[in-house]
Amino acid sequence: MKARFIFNPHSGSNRRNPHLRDRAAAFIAEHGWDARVVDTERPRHATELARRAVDEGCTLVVAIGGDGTMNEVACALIDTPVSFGLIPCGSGNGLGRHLGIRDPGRGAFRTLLTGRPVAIDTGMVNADPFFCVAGLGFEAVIASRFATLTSRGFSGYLRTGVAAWRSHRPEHYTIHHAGGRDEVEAFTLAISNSSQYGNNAYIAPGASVHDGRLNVTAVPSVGLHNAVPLLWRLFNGSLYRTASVRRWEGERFVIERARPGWIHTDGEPRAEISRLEISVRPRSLRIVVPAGQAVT
Ligand SMILES: Nc1ncnc2c1ncn2[C@@H]1O[C@H](COP(=O)(O)OP(=O)(O)OP(=O)(O)O)[C@@H](O)[C@H]1O
Repeated sequence: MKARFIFNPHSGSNRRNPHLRDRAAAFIAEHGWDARVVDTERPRHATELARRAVDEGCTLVVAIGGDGTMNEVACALIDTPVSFGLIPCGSGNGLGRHLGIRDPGRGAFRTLLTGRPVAIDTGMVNADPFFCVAGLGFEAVIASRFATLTSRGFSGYLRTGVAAWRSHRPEHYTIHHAGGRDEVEAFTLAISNSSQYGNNAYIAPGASVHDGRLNVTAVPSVGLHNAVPLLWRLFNGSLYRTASVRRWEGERFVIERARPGWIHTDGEPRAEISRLEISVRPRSLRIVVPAGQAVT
């Protein structure tokens, strides 16, 4: 097997405990693969490293990191025959959790040996691909603040979320979809390929990563009166039972807002824009999932 492992020393707890780099090297030696581990040195470097691996004839490129690293590596593998492997060890790990690749230890490495490739969809926001969730509003503000933290993990999301919640106000959006146009006030607006943000927070319960469709979810104003029930439903996978939460499903959307603002793709902040053209590239990424795992 000719492979490349791309390790992000900045993801999740890798900074404090970079043992997964050594574990990957030991795995390569144990199985006699023609492979090596390379570290990312800066944001977006993983895409360059993955492109190089493809050019050099690797048939498998593995991301060791969170959803941001996953996104950067996967961007280089869209519409190629190269398989994508994931050792999820970030702060949220939304795609890994959706696909049943949970354990950054033995389980995820075993999947590289015994798993099967599944072709999943790529979502596009203008020119930026995403595989898990993209979004606007509160979640994009969190992504922009979280990107500046040196200490990461779930507690980092929690602290950032509580601080941003106090000052964030719902925004007005126009959503163009196949059935027409809707105007919404949303606290946060998510465009999902997979079902969750990460940490089992299900923003689009029931979403499928290979149905050629995306889910847009608008969460209304979140205040003291409804924050707890909304959070409970988010983590319980029943958000769509909240009457005030609106959703659309389809292949194409255009989302407009009055002023440019942050967006995020897979938890990473991107350019501040006011018009988003959203589309999907069906079954464009081959990702290795556990052999017995049913993939929705
Ligand atoms: N050497 C580096 N130094 C600083 N940042 C880096 C480096 N290499 C990559 N990055 C950036 O680290 C960021 C975070 O990575 P990643 O998303 O994998 O971890 P996470 O945010 O902890 O997890 P999750 O996305 O699952 O919440 C990405 O924006 C990536 O571009």
